[in-house]
Amino acid sequence: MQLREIFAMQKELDSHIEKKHGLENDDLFDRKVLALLVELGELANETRCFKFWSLKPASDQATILEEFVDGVHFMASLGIECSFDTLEEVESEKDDKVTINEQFLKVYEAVHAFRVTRSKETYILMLQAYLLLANLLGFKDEDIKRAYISKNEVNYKRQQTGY
Ligand SMILES: O=c1ccn([C@H]2C[C@H](O)[C@@H](COP(=O)(O)O)O2)c(=O)[nH]1
Repeated sequence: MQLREIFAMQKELDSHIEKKHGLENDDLFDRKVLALLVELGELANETRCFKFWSLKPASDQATILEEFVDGVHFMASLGIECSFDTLEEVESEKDDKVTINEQFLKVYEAVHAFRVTRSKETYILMLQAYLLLANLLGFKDEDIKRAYISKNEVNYKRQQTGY
C-alpha cells in the first residue's frame, strides 16, 4: 500500500484542524491514540464480528469501509506526530487462518505497543496488522485509497460547518 498521498493529505487536514481549534502547541498524541481505539471499536461494531448473541447481519461494505478509513486517518496522523511520514509503502499482508475477531485484538495490541514505544518498527507493525484486517474484511488497497480521499473531503466540510 502506497502511503505518500495519504500522509500528504493527512498533514494538510491535521494542520487545518489544529489551526482552527488553536491546538498548534498542544501534544495531541494520546488523544489521537484514544480516538483511534474508539474508531476501531466503531469499526468492530459495524462488522458485528464479535456479536455471538445477535442474528443481525453486518452493515454493508460501504459503511464498514467508511469506518475503516477513519482509523487510517488517525494512524496516518500518529505517523506524522512521530515524523514517520517519510515511509513510502507498507506491505499489505494476507493470512487465511486468522479470524476477524482475532485480528481486531491484534490491531488493539499493536496500537498499545506503538503507544508505549513510539518506534518506527511498532508503527509499521500496527499498519501491517490494520492492512491484514482490511484484507480479511474484503478491502483492496484501491478501495481504501478511494474511501480515504472521500472521507478526507468530508472531514474538511465538517470543519467548515462547525462540526
Ligand atoms: O486531527 C484530526 C482529527 C480528526 N480527524 C478525522 C479522522 C476521522 O475521519 C474523523 C473522526 O471524526 P468523528 O466522526 O469520529 O467525530 O476526523 C483527523 O483526520 N485529524
